Amino acid sequence: MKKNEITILGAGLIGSLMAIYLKRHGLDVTVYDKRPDKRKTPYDEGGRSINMALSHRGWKSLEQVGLKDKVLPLAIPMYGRKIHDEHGGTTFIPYGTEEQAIYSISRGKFNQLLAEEGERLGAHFEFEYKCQEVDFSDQVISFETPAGEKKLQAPVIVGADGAYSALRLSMQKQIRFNYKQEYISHGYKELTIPATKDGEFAMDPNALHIWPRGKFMLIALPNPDKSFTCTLFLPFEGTKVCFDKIRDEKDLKSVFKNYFDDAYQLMPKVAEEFFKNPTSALVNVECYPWVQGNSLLIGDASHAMVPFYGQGMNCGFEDCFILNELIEKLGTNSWDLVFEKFQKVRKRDTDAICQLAMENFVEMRDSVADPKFILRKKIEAKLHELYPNDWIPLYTMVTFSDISYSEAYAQGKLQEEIMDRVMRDPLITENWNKLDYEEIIFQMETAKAV
Ligand SMILES: NC(=O)C1=CN([C@@H]2O[C@H](COP(=O)(O)OP(=O)(O)OC[C@H]3O[C@@H](n4cnc5c(N)ncnc54)[C@H](OP(=O)(O)O)[C@@H]3O)[C@@H](O)[C@H]2O)C=CC1
Ligand SMILES: Nc1ccccc1C(=O)C[C@H](N)C(=O)O
Repeated sequence: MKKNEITILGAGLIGSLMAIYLKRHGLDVTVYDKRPDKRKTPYDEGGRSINMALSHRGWKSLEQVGLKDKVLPLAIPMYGRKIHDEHGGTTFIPYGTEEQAIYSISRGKFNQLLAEEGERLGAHFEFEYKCQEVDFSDQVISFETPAGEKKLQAPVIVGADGAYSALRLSMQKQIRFNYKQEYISHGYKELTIPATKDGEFAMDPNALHIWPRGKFMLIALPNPDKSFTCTLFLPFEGTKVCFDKIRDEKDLKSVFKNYFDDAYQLMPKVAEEFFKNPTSALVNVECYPWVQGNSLLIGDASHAMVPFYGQGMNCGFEDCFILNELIEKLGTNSWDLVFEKFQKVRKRDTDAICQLAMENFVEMRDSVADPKFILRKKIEAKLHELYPNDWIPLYTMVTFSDISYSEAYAQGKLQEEIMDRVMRDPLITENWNKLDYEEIIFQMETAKAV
């Protein structure tokens, strides 16, 4: 078996970027995907897209493979959250410093760009190859193809075949494989705010728009064609406002007029889209080990997270970055060693970001509407400005740095406790400018030392 022959399952964002990295090592790379080749058989994403937010970890990997400049024109910077209240008022909450932004990008063209770059470097892409299972005793993959079942021996397999990974399913049948899957109570629906009649953005394009309504929310992210992709997150059932209770246009109008009226005015096709597009579920998947012989899971296949931190893709790109580092260090002769090291260093970080993604849902749909939350963000920004190395807000650590997710999580929890104490002062709204910031940093240092 030739160890320089790598088989990647899944030509999504992560599989395609991994193909680019591996080609840069001169390896023989073939990527198999169950979808048809979009260039030959155009298809839409079926009304289930959520725009992604490209941030530091994603850019870092793209820059390393020389793609940053090609991706930039597809991406729109969002410098903060624009919060829409129930009366049509808005508040802007910056994500970080004035220049720091996350970048809205939609999956289709971006994915195509990565796959084409992989091809240009010499990776082979085979479409309409659906992996059915992998037999680890002789590393044989069974595919379903339009021409019938095909079997292929693959010395090294990287499974980037997404949240419902077939490679992972085959691993689940092995002994001592841990697996945890959780569907949250909410689902989502894709909707659109089109460009205005004059061909302009209907709202500020440089913000991520949120209509936080406690148990549910609507969000909107800008696109280069001056539309916004909106995502409505509602419980499936059991609450006053839920998908189950929106049965016809009258129900829909009542929900939108009551809770999202300013957005509703900008959505001429909301009813058509709502009843045409599917209601999709949101799942968190954690598993271990990610390695079976010479096969490895990466991206959503190993850690599918809910979308609320906008880190799924960034985390998957960072998987590729770290795997590449290990290949550079350990070479391409012992894949089992590279894979083993990878899962050991990476697992705690992906667990941390899966957890943070869950927690960010509450922040987005509820906390952002609270003036105390906005004040808290201001105080943390001030602390960061005064003591840039001693206090880094959690959002900044996750989004604008490469501090490991697990370290960010631990540090974030310490900071949260201290901020809870600061915010307990009943006069904080009046007094926040006079806070003893040095004392807060001292408390932080003490907490860290314990
Ligand atoms: N915004 C969005 O709507 C979406 C965003 N993402 C983002 O991308 C990030 C990482 O994605 P990634 O890990 O690349 O996963 P993806 O789901 O993006 O990509 C996996 C690819 O593998 C294909 N695939 C699935 N099963 C098989 C199989 N049995 N055999 C061959 N191919 C298969 C999928 O097709 P198919 O898609 O048809 O199953 C898809 O093309 C996510 O964390 C998320 O942030 C991912 C999905 C949707
Ligand atoms: N892309 C997304 C898709 C769905 C839900 C959230 C996002 C975000 O990016 C949220 C952003 N990081 C925030 O915290 O405001």
